[in-house]
Amino acid sequence: MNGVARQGQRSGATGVHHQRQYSDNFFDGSSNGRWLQSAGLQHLQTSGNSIPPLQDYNMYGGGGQGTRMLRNGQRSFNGMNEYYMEPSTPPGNHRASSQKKNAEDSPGDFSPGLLDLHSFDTELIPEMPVSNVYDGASMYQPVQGNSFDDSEPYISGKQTSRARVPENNLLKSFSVDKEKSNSVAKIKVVVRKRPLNKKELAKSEEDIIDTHSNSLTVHETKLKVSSIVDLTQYVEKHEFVFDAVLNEEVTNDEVYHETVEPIVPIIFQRTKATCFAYGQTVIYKISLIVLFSAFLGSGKTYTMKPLPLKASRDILRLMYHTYRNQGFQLFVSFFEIYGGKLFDLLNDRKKLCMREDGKQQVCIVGLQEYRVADVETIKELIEKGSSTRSTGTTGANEESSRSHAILQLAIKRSADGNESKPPRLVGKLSFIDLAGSERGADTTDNDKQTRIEGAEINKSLLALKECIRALDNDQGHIPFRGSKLTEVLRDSFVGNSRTVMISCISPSSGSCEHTLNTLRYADRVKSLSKGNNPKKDVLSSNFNLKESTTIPLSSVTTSTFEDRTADAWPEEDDGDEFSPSEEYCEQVKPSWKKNGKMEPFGTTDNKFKKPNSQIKWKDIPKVEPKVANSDDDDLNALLQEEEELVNAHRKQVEETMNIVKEEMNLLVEADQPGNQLDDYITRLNAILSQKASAILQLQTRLAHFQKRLKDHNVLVSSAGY
Ligand SMILES: Nc1ncnc2c1ncn2[C@@H]1O[C@H](COP(=O)(O)OP(=O)(O)OP(=O)(O)O)[C@@H](O)[C@H]1O
Repeated sequence: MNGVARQGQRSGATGVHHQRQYSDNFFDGSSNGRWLQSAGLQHLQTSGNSIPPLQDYNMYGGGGQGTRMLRNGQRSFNGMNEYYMEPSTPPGNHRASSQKKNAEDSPGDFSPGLLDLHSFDTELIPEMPVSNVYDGASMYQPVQGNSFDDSEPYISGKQTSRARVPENNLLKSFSVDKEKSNSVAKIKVVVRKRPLNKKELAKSEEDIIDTHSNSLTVHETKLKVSSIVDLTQYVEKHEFVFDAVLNEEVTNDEVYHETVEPIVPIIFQRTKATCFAYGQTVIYKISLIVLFSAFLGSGKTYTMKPLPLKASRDILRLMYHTYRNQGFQLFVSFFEIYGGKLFDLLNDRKKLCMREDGKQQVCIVGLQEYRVADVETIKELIEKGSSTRSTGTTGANEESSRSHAILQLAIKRSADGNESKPPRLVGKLSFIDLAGSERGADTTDNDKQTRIEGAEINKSLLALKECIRALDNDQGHIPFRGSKLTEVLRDSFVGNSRTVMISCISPSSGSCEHTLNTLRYADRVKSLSKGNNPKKDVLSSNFNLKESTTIPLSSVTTSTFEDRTADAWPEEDDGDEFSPSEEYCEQVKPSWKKNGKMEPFGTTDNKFKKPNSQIKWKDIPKVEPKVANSDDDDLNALLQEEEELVNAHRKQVEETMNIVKEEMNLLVEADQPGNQLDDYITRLNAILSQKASAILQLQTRLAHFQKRLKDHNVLVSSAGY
């Protein structure tokens, strides 16, 4: 499936790239473009809840903004005439019960409020006949009217003969071997290369990426300046190895099969999984007259868009087949993080706030969560959220690539299978369409707002990387506070979790720098994780990362669902399930931690120890002044000053040595997973200021001494003034 179908050759000796054409380029057209299809939502009948009030959290109650949608023409279940799609109401919504009865009478009356990620919901949902479950066949048609015609992919009419993923692949494999699903790697890094599109081909841009099964090579063309008039082109090769590399022929079905499908079954076994796409975004530049796209997107949205639907389809299949009558319920929420703030994409982009309760559970106050029973409804919700995302701020399409969009599919179940009790979170699958990576790099833009956004994106991408690395290293401390994004995803980083990162790259020579940045980010996430070779960027193609990541990890729960249901539901879902042994923690501790806590960076008063420098007075070349026309007092004063200067110099050397030690400690810490970027920056700033101030002091003293020598007509043989 990873064979590259292309014509033409690359000359290895000279490094000259020949123009290549895709002779068999294929894409399945499923879900062309963004998550931005017309919303066109049909309204569904809502049902309310009967939930005990919880006044403390009823901050946003009574807003009357709740989305109530009524969709006609659906089947009847248990006396209900329609399917319903309802926001999970907050505890504290007193009107919930009456709303349930009078749902049709007061369509706009639903109050958003607190959504605890382990929220309560007492709705009963009818058993869904299997025949009604969406079959996935009609959803992924190409969308007409893509905003950017020029970015259409180059598509040949020919389809590959590669086998499609069988419709019931997941169900079959899951029924046959549940344990297999527990061998899903804790972190999986997959790269997807998109095809060159028409615009890139028209500009004669080349495909500079060769893919293999789990590795790829980027051929970067560089210029060597041989002489003033002679610029020689050469090609630098960058090789990377990941868990899987998906080339331009790979369909969205296959992407799903490789990434999310394996983790769907374990969501039912109390796993929190996160899937995110990372890569270059489209960048717009303004020329004198037109706004044009200088770089095209790498395919994040194209890749991410179909995944939640495909996952929902499989989740519902499991709910209605394997776990039939076991009381599982599926909930959807969709929100975005823009400029460090949260907005509900399923509730008119209402601003949300995040809270941590006493048990350190993250609550997104006001977020609406919809209980869903069919894929069609989920599709509508996604479309609604996507259109809200893209038009929510300035209406510019571009805005969407500056925000992180998070779509969550939560599986809940009532305690003891009794649906009259509030359901508790069992597992969760979060899909994140990350802001474009080079939005973060664009911090040199003139626009202050863009720079602020860029800094925020940088912060969240760094924090995300650190959390994933800490996660894979079984690090006790997960630095989720590093950014809003990671804070929100906190419960996805504790306990039994899985992460799939899909790095999307453009094949085009014009995007080479961005592509390398994306791959280095992915490589950093992957290569520093547990059990992997810490070598980065250029890896031996013999080194197969896949082997190291498909081994079941000790943290993977081995008990089956039946095992779990035999237990009473514990009060807490998170954190307590995975606790590495003390012995293990000791082993993975960096050595400086084992030997005790690193000393805090102190003040200059107490941090410098007694001089133990090997530098002796006689080692320092002593300046022999040639004195002329000066009396003894002047001479003594000068000698005194000289001594003071040399002493100050010695002290400064000693301080420098201590500072260097501090710096080395800081660097060691910075390389550890879980380091706090803020702390690193603060301490580095303090160190640099201290060095700068010490140098300045010495320079001032030296200048003063030089002036004194000059004033006294003292000639110093080695002085260069
Ligand atoms: N694997 C692929 N096969 C075919 N076409 C693709 C593929 N990946 C992306 N495309 C096309 O490339 C264009 C850019 O993709 P997409 O919008 O997903 O990029 P993006 O990274 O999400 O950009 P942005 O951050 O600006 O939203 C779209 O027209 C999309 O249809």
